[in-house]
Amino acid sequence: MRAAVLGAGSIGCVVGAALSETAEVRLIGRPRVVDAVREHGLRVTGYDGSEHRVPAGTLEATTHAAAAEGCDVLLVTVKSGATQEAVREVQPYLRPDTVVVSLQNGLRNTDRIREVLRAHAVLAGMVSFNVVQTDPAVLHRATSGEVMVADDPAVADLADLASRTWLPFRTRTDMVEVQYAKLLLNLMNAVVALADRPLKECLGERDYRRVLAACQREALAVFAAQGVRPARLGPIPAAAAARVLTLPDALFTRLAAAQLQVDPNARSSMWDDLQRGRTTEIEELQGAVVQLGAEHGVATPACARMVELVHDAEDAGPGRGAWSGPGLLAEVATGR
Ligand SMILES: NC(=O)C1=CN([C@@H]2O[C@H](COP(=O)(O)OP(=O)(O)OC[C@H]3O[C@@H](n4cnc5c(N)ncnc54)[C@H](OP(=O)(O)O)[C@@H]3O)[C@@H](O)[C@H]2O)C=CC1
Ligand SMILES: CC(C)(CO)C(=O)C(=O)O
Repeated sequence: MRAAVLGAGSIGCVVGAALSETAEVRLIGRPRVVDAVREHGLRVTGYDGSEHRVPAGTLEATTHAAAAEGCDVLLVTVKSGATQEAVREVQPYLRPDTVVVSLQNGLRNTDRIREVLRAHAVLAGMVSFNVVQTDPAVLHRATSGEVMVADDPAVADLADLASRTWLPFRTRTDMVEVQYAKLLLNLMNAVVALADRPLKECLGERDYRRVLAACQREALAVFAAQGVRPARLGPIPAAAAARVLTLPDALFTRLAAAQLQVDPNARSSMWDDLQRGRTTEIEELQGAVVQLGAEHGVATPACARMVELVHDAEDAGPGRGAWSGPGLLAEVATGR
């Protein structure tokens, strides 16, 4: 199998590195990463002490969209805002039967891809672990988690090849519900980004968790109005998570350990974006909750305030201030 990875960044490099064990992989990305991969190969470390190396030359890394030519599968791993431009660039090189899989966060990327690649099979995937790019070609999986893809004959070969690597893909028949459940988790991205602190520290402070819980409660109300029941991704059901988040620190930490392993390096992809002065995916996360809330007549003040604060942080650029837990909680005004 020949797989092209569109967006050689944190997720693209980790998934590409694993898949290169059983498939021919072509990474399409920017010069900063492409040059480093060509020179050094890839190194992927893990929260569990694991280390996987891909020697230079094992996989092709290029800035050229033409590398998508003849690929069986295209994995889309650019940030949401870059999706349509990126797929337009590779479109002329795709075979009609190339299957496209989005491994991005948010609810709207498969539709965005379909708008451009009308004739292709476009399927949803989901990555539930956090990746920190410690160097352009050195990636660290900083939390536990897995890759999920739609249970579809079009990606059966891909899932089979991935299952023989150190990063198996789990197939799911309920990818829509999985994406909604992931959105609930991703509401933490903005908290980490605004706090400018590691995920573990934010999860360890009840006020940051209360901010997340307020956003999750709104999202759950919106999803219910829409008739979607988020999938269960771990031992704690999605609907119970918001309650668990507001427990005292010691109790929460004990329960959370069963759900997720988080090392001190873990942050969020939105934190990466703010650090690098890039536009974030906030409109895909709290922004999507606000938009759906407006459609269904469900109030979403906490999510709306988080959207404003993240946009303020984007405008302020690197060097902006960091939000404390009590400060952020006062902003979203949950009072709980
Ligand atoms: N990072 C994480 O831990 C996780 C991320 N995700 C999701 O995965 C998706 C990817 O995130 P992540 O890996 O962090 O993103 P990154 O920004 O690390 O990687 C994307 C890369 O693609 C590049 N790129 C953008 N447009 C093009 C293009 N047209 N051609 C070639 N390269 C391009 C970007 O360059 P440039 O920025 O210079 O444009 C960037 O280097 C997002 O939706 C994110 O939410 C999901 C789970 C965890
Ligand atoms: C941290 C994680 C895994 C969940 O919020 C994520 O999806 C991200 O960083 O974008």
